[in-house]
Amino acid sequence: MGVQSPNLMRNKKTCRAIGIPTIDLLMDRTLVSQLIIRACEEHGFFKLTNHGVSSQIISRIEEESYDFFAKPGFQKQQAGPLTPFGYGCKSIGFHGDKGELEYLLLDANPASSIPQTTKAISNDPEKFSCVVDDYVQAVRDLTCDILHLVAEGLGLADKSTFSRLIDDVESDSVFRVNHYPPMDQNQKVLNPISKFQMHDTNLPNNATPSRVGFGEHSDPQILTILRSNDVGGLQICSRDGLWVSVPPNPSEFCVLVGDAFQALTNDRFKGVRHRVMANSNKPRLSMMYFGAPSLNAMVSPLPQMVSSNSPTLYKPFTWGEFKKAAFSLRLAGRRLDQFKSSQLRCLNLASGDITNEGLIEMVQKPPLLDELHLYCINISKKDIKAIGHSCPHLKTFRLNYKGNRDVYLGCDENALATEKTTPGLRHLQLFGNRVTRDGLLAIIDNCPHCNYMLATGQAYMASLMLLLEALVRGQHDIAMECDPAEKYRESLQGNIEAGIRYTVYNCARGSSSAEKEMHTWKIAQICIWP
Ligand SMILES: C=C1C[C@]23C[C@@]1(O)CC[C@H]2[C@@]12CC[C@H](O)[C@@](C)(C(=O)O1)[C@H]2[C@@H]3C(=O)O
Ligand SMILES: O=C(O)CCC(=O)C(=O)O
Ligand SMILES: [Fe+2]
Repeated sequence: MGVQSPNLMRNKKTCRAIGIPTIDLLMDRTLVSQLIIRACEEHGFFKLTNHGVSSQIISRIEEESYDFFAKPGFQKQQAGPLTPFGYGCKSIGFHGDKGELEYLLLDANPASSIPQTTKAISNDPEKFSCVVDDYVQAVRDLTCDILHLVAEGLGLADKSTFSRLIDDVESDSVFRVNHYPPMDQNQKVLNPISKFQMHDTNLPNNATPSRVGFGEHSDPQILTILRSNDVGGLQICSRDGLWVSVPPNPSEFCVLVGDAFQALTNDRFKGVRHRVMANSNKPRLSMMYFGAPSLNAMVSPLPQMVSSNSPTLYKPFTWGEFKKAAFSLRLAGRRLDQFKSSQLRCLNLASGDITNEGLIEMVQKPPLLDELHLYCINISKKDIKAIGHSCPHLKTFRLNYKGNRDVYLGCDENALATEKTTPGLRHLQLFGNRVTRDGLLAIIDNCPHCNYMLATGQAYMASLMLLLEALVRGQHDIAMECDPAEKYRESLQGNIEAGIRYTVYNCARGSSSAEKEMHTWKIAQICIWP
């Protein structure tokens, strides 16, 4: 029975110990699932021990890979160029990224037949395909187990929510074998002011990493299962931006959260940025299974990951769309940014040439909008309803006019229109409005969280006492600012005597807060303007 055993490493730059979560799959299932969730949230990375993939399956693919990379260059080139699968050397992707490695990129779709390139990879292509298939199948099963555990940990009713995506016969998963040739001793660069420390015992004491094997990036897919020989070089970027070297261990798997998982979980998990430094005098061999959905599967946030506290961060998009955009960027590109929904939270619009249709269209775009200020824009009850529907997160709504009391602005209509469509409303400001008792009561009855209301207007004052009654019933915690009316003070005083506590602000602008406070009322604050 194991426990989570963080490999404590020291980062030289900060002398801070950093723990890499290592999870033993033989531990209690509930615990494993909780540890996986925590690791995906905090690091986007963890190591797996007792993963259950047969060591025979692993050593067979490892042997085949060593055999291939030991071939002379011209023979290996016959398995290239990448179309999109095959052999690649030093060039990564199609946009000029370079690395000190050579690699094989293969289709990991369960339905794929022996590709043409396999014939150039091995003298026994059937055997090679079998060995690859066995390995891919084993790591795909492992990936599905992990994804089941994640669904359990997140409390999803359907435990195959994630695993089904990569188990799909049309899954776009990829298998890759990277070979980093050893570094010639003469190539070692001695750089005493390097920011990073390699956790590579094969390095001479005074050598610092200098040769980039695989540049910084995050993997675009859902989950990556990485296994390497005993040569280090992999580094992950911690949440505070420091590179952490991952000690190599051939009996373990490294699990990396990819961009697609970040989007599916609405950023609850973060794709881990990583890179490989190739400074060892021994060759590093690593094998990665990149679990991806089918090209037409949606990878935008699952509805279960979205709530009023965590509004959706991404527009709807398919894996195919994301892959296309991702592959059009260079390695280090911030790929998910293109799919982010607008982060705009507050919109301030004053009178202008905007039509009501234009206004509604505008407020529909930023899904996180929680504050809307409209000044001197005539809108109808219908428009307010449309705003409510378009802005589900609206918390503050200011609908202000110049205070011209001669203009009748259908204020009750407006107030009533907040009914049901803006249940999350907390602050409502209605300047220059003529809201009546009915209008105000509609708001407080239908917007249970509305605890701040700012209004001016005579009719509004007339309804003050009714409003107070509602407050007294304990429904709301409301702050109000309104025209002064001495006569209402008496009524308020009556309420104090009836045991209600309140604060009356004599809101002469500029007066000190000590002067403002006269009484304390448990439920409401009432601001009376001079
Ligand atoms: C520069 C690139 C190489 C890459 C495609 C990309 O445009 C950006 C992501 C890279 C990556 C990283 C994870 C996998 O190794 C990979 C096969 C993938 O799916 O995305 C590579 C791509 C590649 O080497 O072609
Ligand atoms: O080779 C490694 O260890 C990691 C390579 C990698 O990050 C990748 O191929 O995406
Ligand atoms: Fe990667």
